[in-house]
Amino acid sequence: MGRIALIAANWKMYKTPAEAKAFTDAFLPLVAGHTRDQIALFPSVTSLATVVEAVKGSNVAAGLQNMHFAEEGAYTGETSALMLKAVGATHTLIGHSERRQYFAETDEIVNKKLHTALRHGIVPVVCIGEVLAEREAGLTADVLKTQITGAFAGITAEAATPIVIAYEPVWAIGTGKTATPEMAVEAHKIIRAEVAKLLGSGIAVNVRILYGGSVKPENASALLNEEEIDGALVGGASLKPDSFAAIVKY
Ligand SMILES: O=C[C@H](O)COP(=O)(O)O
Repeated sequence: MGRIALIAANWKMYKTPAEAKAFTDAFLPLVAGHTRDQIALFPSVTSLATVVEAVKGSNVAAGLQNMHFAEEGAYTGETSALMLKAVGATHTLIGHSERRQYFAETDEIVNKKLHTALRHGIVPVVCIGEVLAEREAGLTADVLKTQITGAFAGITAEAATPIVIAYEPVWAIGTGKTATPEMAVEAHKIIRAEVAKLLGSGIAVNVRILYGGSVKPENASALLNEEEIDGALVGGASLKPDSFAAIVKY
């Protein structure tokens, strides 16, 4: 298909700047010269500048785990697109299930953030996925379609090119329960078809859809060798340089 995979590390609320630097010191040599896939690290806000500095000139990008939709303002604790860019970061996650679950992020907020990221030339990784009860009730396709439609409201095909989608079934996050490659492929096909409906087949064919949820060195190749799976968003197994490097080199 020609889509270049993106292998991304979501460090969540782990790693001080010193720990982030220790990671990049060990990790960069392990993936030096690796051009088959794109690689990105998503550290905490306080480690972002350290990571950006460390990966300068390398094949690894850096981004935030969350970004506010407003340009600036009285939003205590939040980080803006301009702040992200001023530090030299290039990517942001949007709508991670933990943001939805613990910080009440809705599809409407995700949509606003997506507009802001695209306006500022930031690569957005839009996270979607069903919870276990929804899967068990046979609602996975409906949930994914609703999340995609909500996230993409008002987004034009012209603006959509940089968008990356991450399919993360919530029941697979941090649980050790990985979706089988077949389950992931089925979900990715539903998502790609919905993108085609909203933005046309040109965008749908090229949009990268990552899988996330208990990706580890042991299961990475089975998932990532699927043509429908264009990369991975990795939590726990991205915290150690050798384990994340093994996933990158699946
Ligand atoms: O963003 C990453 C996902 O939440 C996956 O986390 P996990 O690899 O620890 O299951």
